[in-house]
Amino acid sequence: MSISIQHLTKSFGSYRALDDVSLDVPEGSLTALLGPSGSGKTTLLRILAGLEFADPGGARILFDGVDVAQIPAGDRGIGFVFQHYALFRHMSVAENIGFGLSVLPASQRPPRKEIRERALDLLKRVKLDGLQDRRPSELSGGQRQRVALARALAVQPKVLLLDEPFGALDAQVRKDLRRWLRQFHDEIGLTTLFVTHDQEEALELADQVVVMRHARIEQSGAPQEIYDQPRTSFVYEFLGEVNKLPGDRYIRPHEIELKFAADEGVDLTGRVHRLFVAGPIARMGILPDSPAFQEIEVWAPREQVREMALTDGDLVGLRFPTFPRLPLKS
Ligand SMILES: Nc1ncnc2c1ncn2[C@@H]1O[C@H](COP(=O)(O)OP(=O)(O)OP(=O)(O)O)[C@@H](O)[C@H]1O
Repeated sequence: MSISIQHLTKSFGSYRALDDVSLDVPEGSLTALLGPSGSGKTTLLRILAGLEFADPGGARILFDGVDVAQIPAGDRGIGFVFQHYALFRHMSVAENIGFGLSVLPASQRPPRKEIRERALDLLKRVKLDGLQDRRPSELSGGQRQRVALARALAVQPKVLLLDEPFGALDAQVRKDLRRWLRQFHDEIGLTTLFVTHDQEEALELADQVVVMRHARIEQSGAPQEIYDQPRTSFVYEFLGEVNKLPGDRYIRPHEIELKFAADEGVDLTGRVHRLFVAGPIARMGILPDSPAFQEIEVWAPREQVREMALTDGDLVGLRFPTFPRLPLKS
């Protein structure tokens, strides 16, 4: 199902949590709402789900072209997964997954046996076969989130909304689940929106990244487009480490060429400090000789750093690429 949000504003008292937000979510896409705490991501998700309502006025929310303003949450065809698993503790995994089906009105409710079969099938899909009779307390955090996802899918939603689904998990589990979710999404092709404040997660997972700030959409587009052509300094800084040079010029640590101080084409010299080489990329700060510059973060291939035999305190040269997209709006 495609989603079109038009001129959506939401206030809590005098506070504006969303300010004239418009966004198109193509059918079958995986869209990330990315932004700092308080930027309005969850509010947007809750309004789509029908758990919250936009301010009266010109706002429109269209699901496949149909205005859903008057459609209650339960009838919107939405599956929702929250950061905290919110599984029912006293129910088995299979009962949790089948819950949405078991509370349907009698006329729509499948027989018990079928509910269990559907739950088992979904468990397979989320790669948790065999765990149907466990309680949530007997699962890891990552497994619980996959159960929560299976539960959201049980009612065959047309849209999946995920609110920081991996937020409470540790870094490695998060990474694994992220890849799993991408693959899972490619298999089932369900229109999905997920909220995150982790730029790496958004860039790696999504087809479309929507950067939010102060109740508005700052920029949206494909991950590479957002990363390579940020329209504002906020987007630039939010999407990854960046150096701010004199004249409001921005440059990412990996875009700077590291050279010997006496090499040709050096724009700036400085001393290495905080050299860190545990990983494929060597990271370091350069303390520039020119007082016009602040410390500059530089990332270079580890091999190069080894060949140059660099250590803290060494004098090096930096070469900046040309700056095609600057200065930016703030
Ligand atoms: N029910 C509410 N009543 C009053 N203010 C609210 C309510 N819900 C959200 N807000 C405010 O609206 C703003 C946006 O909140 P929202 O939860 O959408 O942000 P977010 O981007 O999802 O942040 P986070 O990443 O911290 O979850 C916040 O300042 C929040 O305090």
